[in-house]
Amino acid sequence: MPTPPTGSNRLHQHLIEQILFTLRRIMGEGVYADKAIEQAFKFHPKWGSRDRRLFAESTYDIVRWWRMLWHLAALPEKDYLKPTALSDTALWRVWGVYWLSRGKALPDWDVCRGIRMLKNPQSTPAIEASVPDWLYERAERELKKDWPSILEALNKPADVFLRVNTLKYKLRDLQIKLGAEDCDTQTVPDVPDAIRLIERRNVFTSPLFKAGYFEVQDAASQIIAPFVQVEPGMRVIDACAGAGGKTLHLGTLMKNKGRIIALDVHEYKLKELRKRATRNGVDNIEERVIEGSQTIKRLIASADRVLLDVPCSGTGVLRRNPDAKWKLSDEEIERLILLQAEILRSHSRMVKPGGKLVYATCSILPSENEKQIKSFLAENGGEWSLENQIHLRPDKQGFDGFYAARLIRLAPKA
Ligand SMILES: C[S@@+](CC[C@H](N)C(=O)[O-])C[C@H]1O[C@@H](n2cnc3c(N)ncnc32)[C@H](O)[C@@H]1O
Repeated sequence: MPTPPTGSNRLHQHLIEQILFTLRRIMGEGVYADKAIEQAFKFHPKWGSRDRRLFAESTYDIVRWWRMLWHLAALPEKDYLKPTALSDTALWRVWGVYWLSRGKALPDWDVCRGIRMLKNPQSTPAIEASVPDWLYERAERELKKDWPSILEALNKPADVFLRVNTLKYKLRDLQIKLGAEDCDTQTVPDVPDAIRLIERRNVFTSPLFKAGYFEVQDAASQIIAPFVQVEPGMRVIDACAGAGGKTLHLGTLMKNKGRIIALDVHEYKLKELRKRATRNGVDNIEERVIEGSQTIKRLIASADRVLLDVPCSGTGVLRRNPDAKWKLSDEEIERLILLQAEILRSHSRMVKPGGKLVYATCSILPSENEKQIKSFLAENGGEWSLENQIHLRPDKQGFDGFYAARLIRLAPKA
């Protein structure tokens, strides 16, 4: 069930109308939830912190619990993902039952008249956990007895973690400076550069962020770069670098010594990486757009370490991106599995003999994780050996769900 609200006694109809408008953009037009919320904030610069918090919390919570709320509002089950079913009346009913489910009384506005929650709702486990049937069935098939507790954890809002940029600052000093900005934090056992915010807040406006002293990065994601075992002076390829969350961390661990080649098929992501690298003071990264197989061929057997942070279902980060479960499909996961296998086959060739490859996903599904590595080793067993693999689970560590495997490319026998 949705989490209790933080401080909200007087409701303004205008604010709730903006929540409904944003829900229609997310659930009906496919806009990413974080983007839609950011755009609403830009459009309403006068909202105070209480309104912003109520707006963001309610929007995320309603998206997370969408299917269950739709059901409790007694709307037709088959329509819960149909954009054309998002009438004003349906949206008010969804919001109304959300509000009631939090133990709140509905305001006496005309639009709320007659809204009530279904009594004794006939339901299914997928409806109760607010996930699509296909995802429930797939995850149950793949994860078996582990699925219920993973699912429960995936339905809770995620904590905010920062990674201190150790090139510029010390973790303890950052905690003190943030504390002076009224932002209390705690350290995270076994994740040395991470701190957790005690209360969620927007840290992107902090001068400390603008000065490059920290990045916002989940603790599970912070475990991946150290797992690559880089050292200063190495030649490293981050082959699915995106906007560089892990590239920046690799550069920091390498103390700016050696070289990182950051590859991606999307130039706009690498441009964002460049901006972030400048802010972070990481200056050993070279970005290259993958324009075809030639880009990879030129780098064959050239790297001490290759990181493949492959495109995946993102089922490990549903706490953070609850809208993803409504946009994903079984077919899309099958397409991603083929792409991951292809990336493994092709991009692994960039590792030198004796070098190491890390394959990582933010998925909880074995078909994207250990099964991919198993088939890769079955095809290339003589050339590679599995050194270690880790599963990070939202229900175990309390971080996002991540998987990583580290393989060694064996030197050819003389
Ligand atoms: C999980 S995201 C990477 C996230 C990034 N490493 C980070 O830490 O912020 C996967 C990335 O793979 C990229 N990608 C998709 N197809 C690819 C391919 N064939 N080769 C390399 N990268 C690819 C996507 O554009 C996306 O940026």
